[in-house]
Amino acid sequence: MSVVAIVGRPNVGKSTLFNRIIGQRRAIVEDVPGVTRDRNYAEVTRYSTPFILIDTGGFEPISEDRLLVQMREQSQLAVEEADVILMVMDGREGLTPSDVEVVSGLRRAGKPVFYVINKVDGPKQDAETVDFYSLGVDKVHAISAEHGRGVSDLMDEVLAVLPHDELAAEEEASEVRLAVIGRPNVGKSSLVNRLLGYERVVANATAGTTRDSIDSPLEYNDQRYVLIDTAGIRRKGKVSQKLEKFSVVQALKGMDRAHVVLVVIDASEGVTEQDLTVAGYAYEKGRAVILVVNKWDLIVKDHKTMGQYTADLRDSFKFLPFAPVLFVSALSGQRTNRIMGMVEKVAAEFNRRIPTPELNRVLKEATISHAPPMSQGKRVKLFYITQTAVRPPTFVAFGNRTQGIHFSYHRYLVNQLREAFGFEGCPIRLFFKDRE
Ligand SMILES: Nc1nc2c(ncn2[C@@H]2O[C@H](COP(=O)(O)OP(=O)(O)OP(=O)(O)O)[C@@H](O)[C@H]2O)c(=O)[nH]1
Ligand SMILES: Nc1nc2c(ncn2[C@@H]2O[C@H](COP(=O)(O)OP(=O)(O)OP(=O)(O)O)[C@@H](O)[C@H]2O)c(=O)[nH]1
Repeated sequence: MSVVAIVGRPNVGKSTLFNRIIGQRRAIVEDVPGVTRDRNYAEVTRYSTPFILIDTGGFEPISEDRLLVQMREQSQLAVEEADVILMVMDGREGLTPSDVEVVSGLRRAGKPVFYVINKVDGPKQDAETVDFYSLGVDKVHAISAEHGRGVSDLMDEVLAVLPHDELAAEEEASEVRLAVIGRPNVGKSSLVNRLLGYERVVANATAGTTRDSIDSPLEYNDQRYVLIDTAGIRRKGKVSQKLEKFSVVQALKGMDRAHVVLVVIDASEGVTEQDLTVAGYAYEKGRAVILVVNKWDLIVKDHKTMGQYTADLRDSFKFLPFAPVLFVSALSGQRTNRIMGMVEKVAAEFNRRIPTPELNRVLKEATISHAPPMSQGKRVKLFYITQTAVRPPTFVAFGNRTQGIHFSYHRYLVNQLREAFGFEGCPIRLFFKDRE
């Protein structure tokens, strides 16, 4: 995410502009690299491009020459950390020597700088900005942070120069990676062939040999997917103990590159220790998971079988209560056409961002209906919550004495988030942080 920094002398209206840009509500960003605690920062999500806004203000009242030193440091930091700089000056006071000094420093930065003249509250004050052209800059922006005048025009121009996050854009445009994992012989290759719609030619391996996982591109509803098939253990003949182990390593490697993981289980064999191991790994890695029970055709069933099987599965995979379950037969093709639809849905959830106000509403309701625990005689307080990441959805709740929150309350809050927002197939990460 790009960073926009507000710099300028004390009292020019930096905080006012900061609040004006972020709107009423204020999302605290956690652990922004290089952003120190003493500066105010917020994630701004209400414009077309989200960005991080830093208010570099808050100097102690000090002598003029100390101030100049601080301002140099401040703008230096802004230059290093920010992608775009808003240099705020005071239209009422006019241009000051320290403004001139800072501007000359910023000019050498080679980053977009907007020269903002604040406190130009009405057309009458517009004349005051003329003075600032002596800085030799191409353009100055006259605004009133307090009244909002000129701010949206300024923001339009700021957004236009914000470098769009190349990595994020690429990731966004690029494919969803789907790993198909499971023990040897559960039917991974057969499933992959079903999903691809054709028989992929598998290199003819001899007993005991392995190959790397195979990536196959696939398109579904205009979205590109890559199927990572971790099959690769010879399937003819006996599968030795050693090969079983190796298949775990293969599965782990495949999952490392995946967004969504299909954990394939052989219906006729049930859940094994190894299935739990690989699924547990997928969970720890924060991957989205779908449980696929294959070879469903081999099961003699009545109307209760699927329900019973699901219950047993839930019991085994206690840590994956959010994972959808599909019963399929790669052999006959029964219900295999539902797999990609489910993958699409889960991948969307995996990438979903919840606006902070909605999260705060859920947190508020949750803490009202079930208060946080006491910690050393005092009630733990939770004030606000924000989503800090996707893939997997990750949240940080800010409060007091949060170290007093234990597993059960943590789980309660995760469940409340899940109830409110779904996140089917996705693990939810929730962290607590004490507000300073
Ligand atoms: N008339 C007018 N006053 C403003 C405007 N913006 C801010 N102010 C006032 O200017 C004073 C300083 O505003 P702040 O936003 O606290 O200034 P700051 O640059 O963040 O100050 P520091 O935190 O000391 O760096 C406050 O009294 C504001 O009400 C504006 O657009 N017009
Ligand atoms: N009855 C039945 N047999 C299946 C089904 N899916 C796969 N099989 C059979 O199970 C065997 C193993 O299938 P594969 O697709 O090769 O399994 P795999 O998981 O890729 O195996 P490895 O490559 O050893 O990891 C083959 O004989 C398949 O024909 C199914 O849905 N029903």
